[in-house]
Amino acid sequence: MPQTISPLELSSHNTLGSLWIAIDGQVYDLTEFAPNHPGGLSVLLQHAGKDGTAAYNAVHSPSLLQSTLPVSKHIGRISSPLPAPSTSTSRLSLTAPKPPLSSLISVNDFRLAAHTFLPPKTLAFISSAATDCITHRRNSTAYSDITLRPRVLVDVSAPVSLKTTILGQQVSSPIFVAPTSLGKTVHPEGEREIARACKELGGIAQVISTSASFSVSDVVQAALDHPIPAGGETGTGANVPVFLQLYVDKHAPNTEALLASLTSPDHLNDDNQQQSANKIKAVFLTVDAPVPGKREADERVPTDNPPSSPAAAAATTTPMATQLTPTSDSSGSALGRLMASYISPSLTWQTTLPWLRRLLPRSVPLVIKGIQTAADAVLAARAGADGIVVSNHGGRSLDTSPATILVLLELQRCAPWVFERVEVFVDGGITRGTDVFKALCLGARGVGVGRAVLYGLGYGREGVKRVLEILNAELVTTMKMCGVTSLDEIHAGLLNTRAVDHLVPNSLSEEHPYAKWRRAKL
Ligand code: HEM
Ligand SMILES: Cc1cc2nc3c(=O)[nH]c(=O)nc-3n(C[C@H](O)[C@H](O)[C@H](O)COP(=O)(O)O)c2cc1C
Repeated sequence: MPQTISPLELSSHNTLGSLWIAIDGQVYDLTEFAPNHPGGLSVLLQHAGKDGTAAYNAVHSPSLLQSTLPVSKHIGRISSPLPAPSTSTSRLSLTAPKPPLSSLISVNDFRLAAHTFLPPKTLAFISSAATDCITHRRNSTAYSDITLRPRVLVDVSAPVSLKTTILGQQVSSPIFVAPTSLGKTVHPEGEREIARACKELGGIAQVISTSASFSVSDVVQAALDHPIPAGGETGTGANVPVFLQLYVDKHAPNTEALLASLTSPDHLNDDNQQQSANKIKAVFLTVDAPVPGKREADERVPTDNPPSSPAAAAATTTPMATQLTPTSDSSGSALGRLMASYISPSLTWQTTLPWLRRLLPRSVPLVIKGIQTAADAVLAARAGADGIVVSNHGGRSLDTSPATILVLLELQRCAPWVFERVEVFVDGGITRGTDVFKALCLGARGVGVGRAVLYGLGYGREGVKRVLEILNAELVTTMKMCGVTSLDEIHAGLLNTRAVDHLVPNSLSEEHPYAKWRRAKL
Protein backbone atom coordinates (compact mmCIF):
# COMPACT_ATOMS: atom_id res chain seq x y z
CA MET A 1 0.00 0.00 0.00
CA PRO A 2 1.71 3.26 -1.03
CA GLN A 3 1.91 5.94 1.66
CA THR A 4 0.14 9.28 1.43
CA ILE A 5 2.61 12.08 1.87
CA SER A 6 1.73 15.64 2.80
CA PRO A 7 3.31 18.61 0.97
CA LEU A 8 4.94 19.59 4.29
CA GLU A 9 6.60 16.20 4.69
CA LEU A 10 7.74 16.29 1.08
CA SER A 11 9.30 19.71 1.58
CA SER A 12 11.47 18.40 4.43
CA HIS A 13 13.24 15.95 2.08
CA ASN A 14 15.12 18.60 0.19
CA THR A 15 18.76 17.78 0.83
CA LEU A 16 21.48 15.49 -0.53
CA GLY A 17 20.91 13.24 2.51
CA SER A 18 17.21 12.79 1.73
CA LEU A 19 16.02 13.87 -1.67
CA TRP A 20 12.37 13.35 -2.57
CA ILE A 21 10.62 14.75 -5.62
CA ALA A 22 6.93 14.63 -6.61
CA ILE A 23 6.25 13.80 -10.24
CA ASP A 24 2.69 13.53 -11.57
CA GLY A 25 1.32 13.37 -8.03
CA GLN A 26 3.61 10.49 -7.00
CA VAL A 27 6.56 10.89 -4.62
CA TYR A 28 9.94 9.34 -5.43
CA ASP A 29 12.99 8.94 -3.23
CA LEU A 30 15.91 9.93 -5.45
CA THR A 31 18.53 10.10 -2.68
CA GLU A 32 20.64 7.20 -3.94
CA PHE A 33 19.99 7.89 -7.61
CA ALA A 34 20.77 11.62 -7.52
CA PRO A 35 24.61 11.46 -7.57
CA ASN A 36 24.41 9.24 -10.67
CA HIS A 37 21.67 11.15 -12.48
CA PRO A 38 22.97 11.59 -16.05
CA GLY A 39 21.43 15.06 -16.13
CA GLY A 40 23.45 16.08 -13.07
CA LEU A 41 22.82 16.39 -9.38
CA SER A 42 22.06 20.10 -9.28
CA VAL A 43 18.88 19.88 -11.36
CA LEU A 44 17.47 17.31 -8.93
CA LEU A 45 18.48 19.40 -5.92
CA GLN A 46 16.67 22.34 -7.49
CA HIS A 47 13.42 20.33 -7.34
CA ALA A 48 14.14 18.48 -4.10
CA GLY A 49 11.17 18.51 -1.72
CA LYS A 50 8.97 20.01 -4.43
CA ASP A 51 6.80 19.24 -7.41
CA GLY A 52 9.19 18.43 -10.28
CA THR A 53 6.46 17.38 -12.75
CA ALA A 54 6.91 20.14 -15.32
CA ALA A 55 10.72 19.98 -15.24
CA TYR A 56 10.73 16.17 -15.44
CA ASN A 57 8.16 16.02 -18.25
CA ALA A 58 10.05 18.61 -20.24
CA VAL A 59 12.92 16.17 -20.75
CA HIS A 60 11.73 12.66 -19.86
CA SER A 61 9.01 10.22 -20.77
CA PRO A 62 6.97 8.69 -17.90
CA SER A 63 8.30 5.25 -18.85
CA LEU A 64 11.82 6.32 -17.84
CA LEU A 65 10.82 6.39 -14.17
CA GLN A 66 9.23 2.97 -14.43
CA SER A 67 12.10 1.44 -16.35
CA THR A 68 14.98 2.94 -14.37
CA LEU A 69 14.00 3.48 -10.76
CA PRO A 70 13.49 0.48 -8.44
CA VAL A 71 9.84 0.12 -7.35
CA SER A 72 10.97 0.52 -3.73
CA LYS A 73 11.87 4.15 -4.47
CA HIS A 74 8.25 5.00 -5.28
CA ILE A 75 7.25 5.87 -1.79
CA GLY A 76 3.72 7.14 -2.13
CA ARG A 77 1.38 9.74 -3.48
CA ILE A 78 0.96 13.33 -2.47
CA SER A 79 -2.04 14.00 -0.22
CA SER A 80 -3.08 17.38 -1.59
CA PRO A 81 -2.25 19.50 -4.64
CA LEU A 82 1.16 21.15 -4.57
CA PRO A 83 1.68 24.82 -5.40
CA ALA A 84 2.65 25.30 -9.04
CA PRO A 85 6.41 25.76 -9.47
CA SER A 86 7.36 29.39 -9.95
CA THR A 87 8.98 28.96 -13.38
CA SER A 88 6.62 29.88 -16.18
CA THR A 89 6.60 27.30 -18.97
CA SER A 90 5.88 29.92 -21.60
CA ARG A 91 8.76 32.28 -20.91
CA LEU A 92 10.65 32.89 -24.10
CA SER A 93 13.46 35.15 -22.98
CA LEU A 94 16.77 34.21 -21.50
CA THR A 95 16.30 35.58 -18.02
CA ALA A 96 17.77 33.08 -15.56
CA PRO A 97 21.47 33.49 -14.72
CA LYS A 98 23.77 31.37 -16.86
CA PRO A 99 26.87 29.54 -15.77
CA PRO A 100 29.82 31.56 -17.13
CA LEU A 101 30.77 30.56 -20.66
CA SER A 102 34.41 30.17 -19.66
CA SER A 103 33.40 27.42 -17.20
CA LEU A 104 32.01 25.21 -19.97
CA ILE A 105 34.63 22.91 -21.45
CA SER A 106 32.65 20.11 -23.09
CA VAL A 107 29.46 19.66 -25.11
CA ASN A 108 28.02 17.93 -22.08
CA ASP A 109 28.69 21.05 -19.98
CA PHE A 110 26.75 23.10 -22.53
CA ARG A 111 23.83 20.66 -22.40
CA LEU A 112 23.64 20.79 -18.63
CA ALA A 113 24.09 24.57 -18.56
CA ALA A 114 21.28 25.04 -21.08
CA HIS A 115 18.98 23.20 -18.71
CA THR A 116 19.59 25.83 -16.05
CA PHE A 117 18.50 28.86 -18.10
CA LEU A 118 16.54 27.99 -21.24
CA PRO A 119 12.75 28.17 -20.87
CA PRO A 120 11.08 24.77 -20.36
CA LYS A 121 9.24 24.85 -23.70
CA THR A 122 12.46 25.59 -25.60
CA LEU A 123 14.26 22.82 -23.74
CA ALA A 124 11.46 20.37 -24.41
CA PHE A 125 11.52 21.26 -28.10
CA ILE A 126 15.30 20.90 -28.46
CA SER A 127 16.13 17.99 -26.21
CA SER A 128 13.09 15.82 -26.88
CA ALA A 129 13.24 12.72 -29.03
CA ALA A 130 10.69 10.18 -30.22
CA THR A 131 8.69 8.08 -27.71
CA ASP A 132 11.13 6.23 -25.37
CA CYS A 133 14.20 8.10 -26.73
CA ILE A 134 16.01 4.80 -27.38
CA THR A 135 17.45 5.80 -30.76
CA HIS A 136 18.44 9.17 -29.31
CA ARG A 137 20.44 7.43 -26.58
CA ARG A 138 21.87 4.75 -28.88
CA ASN A 139 23.10 7.33 -31.36
CA SER A 140 25.54 8.33 -28.59
CA THR A 141 26.17 5.03 -26.83
CA ALA A 142 27.04 3.24 -30.09
CA TYR A 143 30.02 5.58 -30.34
CA SER A 144 31.17 4.50 -26.88
CA ASP A 145 30.90 0.84 -27.89
CA ILE A 146 33.37 1.39 -30.73
CA THR A 147 36.90 1.65 -29.39
CA LEU A 148 40.02 3.25 -30.80
CA ARG A 149 43.24 1.47 -31.76
CA PRO A 150 45.80 4.22 -31.12
CA ARG A 151 49.20 3.98 -32.83
CA VAL A 152 52.17 5.24 -30.84
CA LEU A 153 55.70 6.46 -31.51
CA VAL A 154 54.60 8.40 -34.51
CA ASP A 155 55.84 11.97 -34.86
CA VAL A 156 52.71 14.08 -34.48
CA SER A 157 54.44 17.42 -33.95
CA ALA A 158 53.14 18.81 -37.26
CA PRO A 159 50.18 21.18 -36.92
CA VAL A 160 46.90 19.53 -37.92
CA SER A 161 44.71 21.22 -40.48
CA LEU A 162 41.04 20.24 -40.44
CA LYS A 163 40.39 22.06 -43.72
CA THR A 164 38.54 20.00 -46.28
CA THR A 165 35.78 20.34 -48.85
CA ILE A 166 32.13 19.51 -48.53
CA LEU A 167 30.16 19.27 -51.79
CA GLY A 168 32.82 21.32 -53.52
CA GLN A 169 32.87 24.06 -50.86
CA GLN A 170 36.01 24.87 -48.90
CA VAL A 171 35.36 24.45 -45.20
CA SER A 172 37.55 24.81 -42.14
CA SER A 173 36.46 21.52 -40.52
CA PRO A 174 34.62 18.32 -41.43
CA ILE A 175 32.20 19.20 -38.61
CA PHE A 176 29.12 21.00 -39.91
CA VAL A 177 26.01 22.53 -38.38
CA ALA A 178 23.02 20.25 -38.97
CA PRO A 179 19.72 21.94 -39.84
CA THR A 180 17.50 22.74 -36.88
CA SER A 181 14.27 24.66 -36.99
CA LEU A 182 13.03 27.69 -35.02
CA GLY A 183 16.43 29.09 -33.98
CA LYS A 184 14.71 32.10 -32.40
CA THR A 185 13.30 29.89 -29.65
CA VAL A 186 16.87 29.77 -28.34
CA HIS A 187 18.29 33.17 -29.30
CA PRO A 188 16.70 36.23 -30.91
CA GLU A 189 19.27 36.11 -33.73
CA GLY A 190 18.86 32.33 -34.19
CA GLU A 191 20.45 30.94 -37.36
CA ARG A 192 22.07 34.31 -38.17
CA GLU A 193 24.08 34.10 -34.97
CA ILE A 194 25.15 30.56 -35.88
CA ALA A 195 26.28 31.84 -39.29
CA ARG A 196 28.43 34.52 -37.65
CA ALA A 197 30.11 31.91 -35.46
CA CYS A 198 30.73 29.68 -38.50
CA LYS A 199 32.36 32.57 -40.29
CA GLU A 200 34.57 33.44 -37.32
CA LEU A 201 35.78 29.85 -37.38
CA GLY A 202 37.04 30.22 -40.93
CA GLY A 203 34.03 28.76 -42.73
CA ILE A 204 32.15 25.95 -41.02
CA ALA A 205 29.36 24.64 -43.26
CA GLN A 206 25.83 25.40 -42.07
CA VAL A 207 22.69 23.69 -43.27
CA ILE A 208 19.64 25.95 -42.85
CA SER A 209 16.27 24.33 -42.16
CA THR A 210 13.22 25.17 -44.29
CA SER A 211 11.59 25.80 -40.90
CA ALA A 212 14.38 28.16 -39.75
CA SER A 213 13.52 31.46 -38.08
CA PHE A 214 15.36 33.35 -40.82
CA SER A 215 15.45 32.93 -44.58
CA VAL A 216 18.61 31.63 -46.24
CA SER A 217 19.16 35.08 -47.73
CA ASP A 218 19.05 36.66 -44.27
CA VAL A 219 21.47 34.10 -42.90
CA VAL A 220 23.92 34.50 -45.79
CA GLN A 221 23.71 38.28 -45.44
CA ALA A 222 24.43 38.08 -41.70
CA ALA A 223 27.57 36.09 -42.46
CA LEU A 224 28.68 38.41 -45.25
CA ASP A 225 28.16 41.52 -43.10
CA HIS A 226 29.92 40.05 -40.11
CA PRO A 227 33.49 41.32 -39.70
CA ILE A 228 36.21 38.78 -39.03
CA PRO A 229 37.73 39.69 -35.65
CA ALA A 230 41.35 40.82 -35.69
CA GLY A 231 43.62 37.79 -35.64
CA GLY A 232 40.70 35.50 -36.53
CA GLU A 233 40.70 32.85 -39.26
CA THR A 234 40.68 34.38 -42.72
CA GLY A 235 38.44 31.59 -43.91
CA THR A 236 36.43 31.31 -47.07
CA GLY A 237 35.87 35.03 -47.64
CA ALA A 238 32.69 35.92 -49.51
CA ASN A 239 31.91 32.29 -50.24
CA VAL A 240 29.65 31.31 -47.36
CA PRO A 241 29.20 27.53 -47.28
CA VAL A 242 25.46 27.59 -46.60
CA PHE A 243 23.19 24.76 -47.69
CA LEU A 244 19.40 24.57 -47.66
CA GLN A 245 17.65 21.69 -45.90
CA LEU A 246 14.45 21.11 -47.81
CA TYR A 247 11.10 19.95 -46.52
CA VAL A 248 8.86 19.57 -49.55
CA ASP A 249 5.61 21.43 -49.01
CA LYS A 250 2.29 19.59 -49.41
CA HIS A 251 1.53 22.38 -51.87
CA ALA A 252 4.36 21.76 -54.37
CA PRO A 253 4.31 25.26 -55.95
CA ASN A 254 5.48 26.67 -52.59
CA THR A 255 8.62 24.53 -52.82
CA GLU A 256 9.13 25.43 -56.46
CA ALA A 257 8.93 29.14 -55.61
CA LEU A 258 11.35 28.75 -52.69
CA LEU A 259 13.95 26.98 -54.82
CA ALA A 260 13.56 29.46 -57.65
CA SER A 261 14.15 32.34 -55.24
CA LEU A 262 17.39 30.81 -53.97
CA THR A 263 19.01 29.64 -57.17
CA SER A 264 20.00 31.42 -60.33
CA PRO A 265 18.48 30.41 -63.65
CA ASP A 266 20.44 27.78 -65.54
CA HIS A 267 21.21 30.02 -68.53
CA LEU A 268 24.49 31.03 -66.90
CA ASN A 269 26.92 28.65 -68.52
CA ASP A 270 30.02 29.55 -66.60
CA ASP A 271 29.92 27.21 -63.63
CA ASN A 272 31.92 29.51 -61.33
CA GLN A 273 29.69 32.46 -62.09
CA GLN A 274 26.65 30.33 -61.45
CA GLN A 275 28.05 29.01 -58.16
CA SER A 276 28.42 32.47 -56.74
CA ALA A 277 25.01 33.58 -58.01
CA ASN A 278 23.28 30.77 -56.15
CA LYS A 279 22.54 31.71 -52.58
CA ILE A 280 22.57 28.06 -51.65
CA LYS A 281 25.45 25.75 -52.43
CA ALA A 282 23.45 22.52 -52.09
CA VAL A 283 20.03 21.21 -51.15
CA PHE A 284 19.61 18.59 -48.42
CA LEU A 285 16.25 16.89 -48.94
CA THR A 286 15.00 15.47 -45.63
CA VAL A 287 13.30 12.11 -46.06
CA ASP A 288 13.14 10.67 -42.54
CA ALA A 289 10.15 12.68 -41.36
CA PRO A 290 7.23 12.02 -43.75
CA VAL A 291 5.08 12.35 -40.63
CA PRO A 292 6.16 14.02 -37.40
CA GLY A 293 7.78 11.88 -34.73
CA LYS A 294 5.97 11.49 -31.40
CA ARG A 295 8.08 13.56 -29.02
CA GLU A 296 6.29 13.25 -25.73
CA ALA A 297 8.36 15.72 -23.71
CA ASP A 298 7.55 18.40 -26.29
CA GLU A 299 3.85 17.38 -26.34
CA ARG A 300 3.58 17.78 -22.57
CA VAL A 301 4.86 21.34 -22.14
CA PRO A 302 2.16 23.82 -23.23
CA THR A 303 2.83 26.11 -26.19
CA ASP A 304 2.95 29.82 -25.65
CA ASN A 305 -0.24 30.58 -27.52
CA PRO A 306 -1.46 33.25 -27.82
CA PRO A 307 2.15 34.47 -27.66
CA SER A 308 2.95 36.32 -24.45
CA SER A 309 5.30 38.82 -26.15
CA PRO A 310 6.47 39.93 -29.60
CA ALA A 311 9.61 37.82 -29.05
CA ALA A 312 7.47 34.77 -28.38
CA ALA A 313 5.46 35.39 -31.56
CA ALA A 314 8.67 35.80 -33.59
CA ALA A 315 10.02 32.52 -32.24
CA THR A 316 7.52 30.52 -34.26
CA THR A 317 7.71 32.55 -37.46
CA THR A 318 9.19 30.59 -40.37
CA PRO A 319 9.82 32.79 -43.41
CA MET A 320 10.63 29.92 -45.82
CA ALA A 321 7.88 27.50 -44.76
CA THR A 322 4.12 27.74 -44.94
CA GLN A 323 3.34 29.84 -41.87
CA LEU A 324 1.53 27.92 -39.15
CA THR A 325 0.45 28.85 -35.65
CA PRO A 326 1.31 26.29 -32.99
CA THR A 327 -2.00 25.63 -31.26
CA SER A 328 -2.33 22.71 -28.85
CA ASP A 329 -4.68 19.93 -29.92
CA SER A 330 -5.88 16.65 -28.45
CA SER A 331 -2.43 15.05 -28.97
CA GLY A 332 -0.63 17.74 -27.01
CA SER A 333 1.52 20.78 -27.71
CA ALA A 334 4.67 19.60 -29.50
CA LEU A 335 6.17 22.52 -31.40
CA GLY A 336 7.93 20.09 -33.74
CA ARG A 337 4.66 18.40 -34.74
CA LEU A 338 2.47 21.48 -34.88
CA MET A 339 4.95 23.39 -37.03
CA ALA A 340 5.62 20.45 -39.35
CA SER A 341 2.14 19.87 -40.69
CA TYR A 342 3.00 21.57 -44.00
CA ILE A 343 5.48 18.80 -44.91
CA SER A 344 4.48 16.48 -47.73
CA PRO A 345 4.18 12.78 -46.81
CA SER A 346 4.06 11.66 -50.45
CA LEU A 347 7.68 11.88 -51.63
CA THR A 348 8.96 8.93 -53.70
CA TRP A 349 12.20 7.80 -55.36
CA GLN A 350 10.39 7.76 -58.71
CA THR A 351 8.86 11.25 -58.69
CA THR A 352 10.51 13.52 -56.14
CA LEU A 353 14.17 13.24 -57.11
CA PRO A 354 13.68 13.80 -60.87
CA TRP A 355 11.34 16.73 -60.07
CA LEU A 356 13.92 18.36 -57.78
CA ARG A 357 16.74 17.74 -60.24
CA ARG A 358 14.70 19.58 -62.86
CA LEU A 359 14.10 22.51 -60.49
CA LEU A 360 17.73 22.90 -59.41
CA PRO A 361 20.57 24.27 -61.52
CA ARG A 362 23.18 21.66 -62.45
CA SER A 363 25.69 23.34 -60.15
CA VAL A 364 23.58 22.77 -56.99
CA PRO A 365 24.24 19.32 -55.53
CA LEU A 366 21.30 17.33 -54.17
CA VAL A 367 21.81 15.44 -50.92
CA ILE A 368 19.33 13.00 -49.35
CA LYS A 369 19.15 13.45 -45.57
CA GLY A 370 17.73 10.68 -43.41
CA ILE A 371 19.16 7.48 -44.92
CA GLN A 372 18.88 4.64 -42.39
CA THR A 373 19.74 1.50 -44.38
CA ALA A 374 22.45 0.55 -46.85
CA ALA A 375 19.68 -0.45 -49.29
CA ASP A 376 18.38 3.14 -49.38
CA ALA A 377 21.92 4.51 -49.68
CA VAL A 378 22.28 2.38 -52.81
CA LEU A 379 18.97 3.70 -54.19
CA ALA A 380 20.10 7.26 -53.51
CA ALA A 381 23.42 6.73 -55.31
CA ARG A 382 21.66 5.07 -58.24
CA ALA A 383 19.10 7.89 -58.40
CA GLY A 384 21.95 10.35 -58.99
CA ALA A 385 22.09 12.02 -55.58
CA ASP A 386 25.37 13.85 -54.97
CA GLY A 387 25.41 13.02 -51.30
CA ILE A 388 23.57 11.34 -48.46
CA VAL A 389 23.27 12.10 -44.77
CA VAL A 390 23.00 8.98 -42.68
CA SER A 391 20.61 10.39 -40.09
CA ASN A 392 17.60 9.50 -38.00
CA HIS A 393 16.78 13.13 -37.20
CA GLY A 394 18.67 12.85 -33.90
CA GLY A 395 16.28 10.11 -32.75
CA ARG A 396 13.34 12.49 -33.13
CA SER A 397 11.48 10.60 -35.85
CA LEU A 398 11.21 6.82 -35.46
CA ASP A 399 12.30 5.39 -32.14
CA THR A 400 14.35 2.15 -32.24
CA SER A 401 15.68 2.92 -35.71
CA PRO A 402 19.41 2.11 -35.69
CA ALA A 403 22.18 4.31 -34.31
CA THR A 404 23.59 6.20 -37.27
CA ILE A 405 27.19 5.04 -36.80
CA LEU A 406 25.94 1.46 -37.19
CA VAL A 407 24.31 2.39 -40.50
CA LEU A 408 27.69 3.69 -41.64
CA LEU A 409 29.16 0.28 -40.74
CA GLU A 410 26.31 -1.42 -42.63
CA LEU A 411 27.14 0.67 -45.66
CA GLN A 412 30.83 -0.27 -45.37
CA ARG A 413 29.87 -3.92 -45.14
CA CYS A 414 27.13 -4.14 -47.80
CA ALA A 415 27.82 -1.42 -50.39
CA PRO A 416 31.26 0.17 -49.91
CA TRP A 417 31.21 1.48 -53.50
CA VAL A 418 28.66 4.10 -52.38
CA PHE A 419 31.49 6.02 -50.63
CA GLU A 420 33.20 6.41 -54.03
CA ARG A 421 30.05 7.59 -55.78
CA VAL A 422 28.52 10.10 -53.35
CA GLU A 423 29.67 12.15 -50.41
CA VAL A 424 28.49 10.42 -47.26
CA PHE A 425 27.68 12.47 -44.17
CA VAL A 426 26.44 11.39 -40.78
CA ASP A 427 24.79 13.06 -37.81
CA GLY A 428 23.22 12.08 -34.49
CA GLY A 429 24.68 11.80 -31.00
CA ILE A 430 27.95 13.63 -31.65
CA THR A 431 29.24 15.07 -28.38
CA ARG A 432 32.98 14.36 -28.56
CA GLY A 433 35.91 14.71 -30.92
CA THR A 434 36.35 10.94 -30.64
CA ASP A 435 32.81 10.52 -32.07
CA VAL A 436 33.72 12.72 -35.03
CA PHE A 437 36.96 10.80 -35.52
CA LYS A 438 35.12 7.44 -35.53
CA ALA A 439 32.63 8.67 -38.12
CA LEU A 440 35.50 9.92 -40.31
CA CYS A 441 37.27 6.55 -39.92
CA LEU A 442 34.15 4.87 -41.29
CA GLY A 443 34.07 7.02 -44.41
CA ALA A 444 32.07 10.11 -43.46
CA ARG A 445 33.11 13.18 -45.41
CA GLY A 446 31.48 15.46 -42.85
CA VAL A 447 29.82 15.07 -39.49
CA GLY A 448 26.73 17.07 -38.49
CA VAL A 449 25.97 18.45 -35.06
CA GLY A 450 22.41 19.43 -34.10
CA ARG A 451 21.52 19.86 -30.44
CA ALA A 452 25.07 20.69 -29.30
CA VAL A 453 25.04 23.82 -31.46
CA LEU A 454 21.65 24.85 -30.08
CA TYR A 455 22.89 24.47 -26.50
CA GLY A 456 25.80 26.72 -27.50
CA LEU A 457 23.39 29.18 -29.13
CA GLY A 458 21.95 29.88 -25.68
CA TYR A 459 25.14 31.97 -25.30
CA GLY A 460 24.87 33.54 -28.75
CA ARG A 461 27.63 33.30 -31.30
CA GLU A 462 30.35 33.01 -28.63
CA GLY A 463 28.63 29.89 -27.34
CA VAL A 464 28.23 28.33 -30.78
CA LYS A 465 31.86 29.12 -31.50
CA ARG A 466 33.00 27.57 -28.27
CA VAL A 467 31.03 24.36 -28.86
CA LEU A 468 32.52 23.96 -32.33
CA GLU A 469 36.02 24.90 -31.13
CA ILE A 470 35.80 22.30 -28.37
CA LEU A 471 34.80 19.60 -30.88
CA ASN A 472 37.54 20.66 -33.30
CA ALA A 473 40.16 20.64 -30.54
CA GLU A 474 39.05 17.23 -29.27
CA LEU A 475 39.19 15.89 -32.84
CA VAL A 476 42.76 17.15 -33.25
CA THR A 477 43.78 15.59 -29.92
CA THR A 478 42.22 12.26 -30.94
CA MET A 479 43.99 12.33 -34.30
CA LYS A 480 47.39 12.93 -32.72
CA MET A 481 46.82 10.27 -30.06
CA CYS A 482 46.02 7.84 -32.87
CA GLY A 483 49.18 8.77 -34.75
CA VAL A 484 47.69 10.82 -37.59
CA THR A 485 48.13 14.49 -38.42
CA SER A 486 45.95 14.82 -41.49
CA LEU A 487 42.38 13.92 -42.39
CA ASP A 488 43.62 11.76 -45.32
CA GLU A 489 45.48 9.47 -42.91
CA ILE A 490 42.31 8.50 -41.04
CA HIS A 491 41.07 4.96 -41.82
CA ALA A 492 38.83 2.25 -40.41
CA GLY A 493 41.79 0.24 -39.11
CA LEU A 494 42.07 2.76 -36.29
CA LEU A 495 38.83 1.37 -34.85
CA ASN A 496 37.75 -1.80 -33.13
CA THR A 497 34.05 -2.33 -33.90
CA ARG A 498 33.75 -5.90 -32.66
CA ALA A 499 31.39 -5.00 -29.82
CA VAL A 500 28.80 -3.80 -32.34
CA ASP A 501 29.57 -5.94 -35.40
CA HIS A 502 26.80 -8.40 -34.53
CA LEU A 503 24.28 -5.56 -34.82
CA VAL A 504 25.30 -4.71 -38.37
CA PRO A 505 23.17 -6.29 -41.14
CA ASN A 506 25.24 -8.21 -43.69
CA SER A 507 23.05 -8.07 -46.75
CA LEU A 508 21.18 -5.51 -48.80
CA SER A 509 18.24 -7.87 -49.04
CA GLU A 510 14.85 -6.65 -47.88
CA GLU A 511 14.19 -10.11 -46.48
CA HIS A 512 14.77 -11.01 -42.84
CA PRO A 513 17.73 -13.45 -42.66
CA TYR A 514 15.52 -16.37 -41.49
CA ALA A 515 11.98 -15.23 -40.67
CA LYS A 516 10.36 -15.69 -44.08
CA TRP A 517 6.75 -15.62 -42.96
CA ARG A 518 4.43 -13.16 -44.67
CA ARG A 519 0.82 -12.47 -43.80
CA ALA A 520 -1.53 -14.11 -46.28
CA LYS A 521 -3.65 -11.63 -48.22
CA LEU A 522 -7.09 -11.31 -46.60
C1 HEM B 1 12.59 16.44 -11.40
C2 HEM B 1 13.20 15.37 -11.85
C3 HEM B 1 14.18 15.37 -12.98
C4 HEM B 1 14.64 16.40 -13.71
C5 HEM B 1 14.29 17.88 -13.64
C6 HEM B 1 15.58 15.83 -14.66
C7 HEM B 1 16.29 16.56 -15.60
C8 HEM B 1 17.19 16.04 -16.47
C9 HEM B 1 17.94 16.79 -17.40
C10 HEM B 1 17.87 18.30 -17.53
C11 HEM B 1 18.70 15.95 -18.11
C12 HEM B 1 19.64 16.31 -19.24
C13 HEM B 1 18.75 16.18 -20.49
C14 HEM B 1 19.45 16.05 -21.81
O1 HEM B 1 20.23 15.15 -22.00
O2 HEM B 1 19.14 16.84 -22.72
C15 HEM B 1 18.43 14.63 -17.63
C16 HEM B 1 19.01 13.50 -18.16
C17 HEM B 1 18.66 12.24 -17.73
N1 HEM B 1 17.85 11.92 -16.69
FE1 HEM B 1 16.77 13.19 -15.58
N2 HEM B 1 15.66 14.50 -14.49
C18 HEM B 1 14.81 14.18 -13.47
C19 HEM B 1 14.60 12.93 -12.96
C20 HEM B 1 15.09 11.78 -13.51
C21 HEM B 1 14.74 10.48 -13.06
C22 HEM B 1 13.79 10.21 -11.91
C23 HEM B 1 15.41 9.60 -13.86
C24 HEM B 1 15.40 8.11 -13.83
C25 HEM B 1 14.72 7.40 -13.03
C26 HEM B 1 16.19 10.37 -14.79
C27 HEM B 1 17.01 9.83 -15.75
C28 HEM B 1 17.73 10.55 -16.64
C29 HEM B 1 18.51 9.97 -17.72
C30 HEM B 1 18.64 8.49 -18.05
C31 HEM B 1 19.09 11.04 -18.39
C32 HEM B 1 20.06 10.95 -19.59
C33 HEM B 1 19.47 11.60 -20.77
C34 HEM B 1 18.40 10.79 -21.48
O3 HEM B 1 17.24 10.77 -21.08
O4 HEM B 1 18.76 10.19 -22.46
N3 HEM B 1 15.97 11.69 -14.55
N4 HEM B 1 17.51 14.71 -16.64
C1 LIG C 1 15.49 21.24 -32.32
C2 LIG C 1 15.78 20.45 -33.56
C3 LIG C 1 15.19 20.82 -34.74
C4 LIG C 1 15.47 20.09 -35.91
N1 LIG C 1 14.93 20.51 -37.09
C5 LIG C 1 15.26 19.87 -38.23
C6 LIG C 1 14.77 20.35 -39.47
O1 LIG C 1 14.07 21.35 -39.54
N2 LIG C 1 15.12 19.65 -40.58
C7 LIG C 1 15.91 18.53 -40.54
O2 LIG C 1 16.20 17.93 -41.58
N3 LIG C 1 16.41 18.07 -39.37
C8 LIG C 1 16.09 18.72 -38.23
N4 LIG C 1 16.61 18.28 -37.04
C9 LIG C 1 17.52 17.12 -37.03
C10 LIG C 1 18.97 17.58 -37.19
O3 LIG C 1 19.22 18.08 -38.47
C11 LIG C 1 19.96 16.44 -36.97
O4 LIG C 1 19.63 15.36 -37.82
C12 LIG C 1 20.01 15.95 -35.51
O5 LIG C 1 19.78 17.00 -34.62
C13 LIG C 1 21.36 15.32 -35.24
O6 LIG C 1 21.39 14.80 -33.97
P1 LIG C 1 22.04 15.53 -32.67
O7 LIG C 1 21.03 16.56 -32.26
O8 LIG C 1 22.15 14.40 -31.72
O9 LIG C 1 23.35 16.13 -33.09
C14 LIG C 1 16.34 18.97 -35.87
C15 LIG C 1 16.94 18.61 -34.66
C16 LIG C 1 16.66 19.35 -33.51
C17 LIG C 1 17.34 18.94 -32.24
